Amino acid sequence: MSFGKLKSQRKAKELHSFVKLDDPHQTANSEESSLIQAADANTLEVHENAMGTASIDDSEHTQRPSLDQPAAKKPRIDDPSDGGAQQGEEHAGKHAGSEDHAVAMSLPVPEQDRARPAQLHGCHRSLPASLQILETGRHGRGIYAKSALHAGSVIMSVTPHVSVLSTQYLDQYCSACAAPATETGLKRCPKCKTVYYCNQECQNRDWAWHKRVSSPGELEPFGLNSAGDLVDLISRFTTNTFTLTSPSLTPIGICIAPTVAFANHSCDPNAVIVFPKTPGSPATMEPLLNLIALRDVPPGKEIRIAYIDTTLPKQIRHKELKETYNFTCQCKVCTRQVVVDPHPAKALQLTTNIIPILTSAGVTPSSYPLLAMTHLHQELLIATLPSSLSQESLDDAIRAAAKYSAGLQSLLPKGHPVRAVALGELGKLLGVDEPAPPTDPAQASKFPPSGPARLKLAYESLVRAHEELLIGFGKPNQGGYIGKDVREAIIRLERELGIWTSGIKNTLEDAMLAQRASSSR
Ligand SMILES: C[S@@+](CC[C@H](N)C(=O)[O-])C[C@H]1O[C@@H](n2cnc3c(N)ncnc32)[C@H](O)[C@@H]1O
Repeated sequence: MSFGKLKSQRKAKELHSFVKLDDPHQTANSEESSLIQAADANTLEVHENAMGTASIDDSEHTQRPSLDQPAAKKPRIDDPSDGGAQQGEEHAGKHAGSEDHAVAMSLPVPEQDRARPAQLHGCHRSLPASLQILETGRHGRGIYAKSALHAGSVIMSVTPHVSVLSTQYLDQYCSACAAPATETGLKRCPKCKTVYYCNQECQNRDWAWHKRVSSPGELEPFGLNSAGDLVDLISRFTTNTFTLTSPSLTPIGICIAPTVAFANHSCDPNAVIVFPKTPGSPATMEPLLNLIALRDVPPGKEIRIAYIDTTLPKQIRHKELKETYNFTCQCKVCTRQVVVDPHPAKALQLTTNIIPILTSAGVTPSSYPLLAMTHLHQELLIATLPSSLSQESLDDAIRAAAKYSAGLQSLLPKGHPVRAVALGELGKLLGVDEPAPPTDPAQASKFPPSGPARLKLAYESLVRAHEELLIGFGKPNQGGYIGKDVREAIIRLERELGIWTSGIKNTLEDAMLAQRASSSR
């Protein structure tokens, strides 16, 4: 799993509601602070949070309280990932205006891909000598290797200017150094009773920030008058924010490191961001963001990280990149001509194998993780439906949709939008024309049924879905966009069912006429 940038505003909303804001009347004390402002046109100023040595003011939270009781440690393990090679489109053009980044390339470089030195407000001075920031028309500014980098080398290592834990992890990780709770636990701030620290040293370090947080009045000078304003502000930072991860890659919060935020995206990245917590590294530097080379990077090549989970299928990757970062990735992986995207095909193989194992282990369809797995399986089956649809692939997708929908029905109340949408999806799948309905009666008795029974089930599912959509998305909204879509599907099916009914009627009438004719002979 690649953990690059924060994926969505949704995550920002889950963040610990305390945001570490500095005094709006002070000038930023680092080169990179001014860059945040330049990049996002915001008045927020951020300082290095490595040390809590700032003088204590006279606010009501001024007295640093002594620490509270330990919190329990609840460790979690997630998977790491890496990426493969990517060439060409990441290279700085050889016609670029600086001798620093001259790269020998055999093909002419389009104007928009020619790299030139970027305007940086002095930030580049904090870059290691092996790197430079260049700019192209297509990707804006990006980080380029000046000298050769080797797989596994630490390209950059910086303490983020700001790091904030997600609310759910506040009692499991230190709010200063992001270290996971040890056996002895973390100690709670007795004043706010919300954040936790490893020890007094971490609390002291965080104090310069922590003493300023939490009172809505203190946010007003920043133009933040409500929690909504705050969420908007955080959301505007989304494109320049990194997911803060534990050493085992659990996403535990977000952080801002403006220089690293110059790294552009590739679905086949040559670098990755981690917070490894090197044994022996000083806690005062933590959380320490490391940009690591995943493979050898020659001089002149751009350093690219993945903003999103690159194990996802291309359609989903592109949707996320467009929605969150407003660009369409044109890396080699995305532009490669493939009959079937290898990612969903591989994932489908896994879900196909894992679901029966979970089921035979007694995991019920509505319980975690089988329900989520069934939904993923359904999505993958739909994503990999062949262009010339086969009965088997369609029926597989219907079976997965039916299982997912049934699982949700036992968990969510009638009218819940998630349950309503799932039921609508099932109905629509059942309503798809059958490519090759089974002629064998044994086959026909299996789920999903075939012919008129299938259409009837589709119709019933859609009608139920529509009822629930009206609840979940609001009656005045007519169930929203999905409600309208389902309504149209219902009307189409009513017509088709009419044909089936009249077809059966005609057949019966024909049979009766034939019987009458034979008996009158
Ligand atoms: C965090 S910034 C990266 C630095 C940015 N290029 C700059 O000039 O400040 C993310 C933005 O860079 C651009 N970007 C990043 N990767 C890209 C890519 N592969 N293709 C096109 N644009 C990209 C997008 O505009 C995206 O919203």
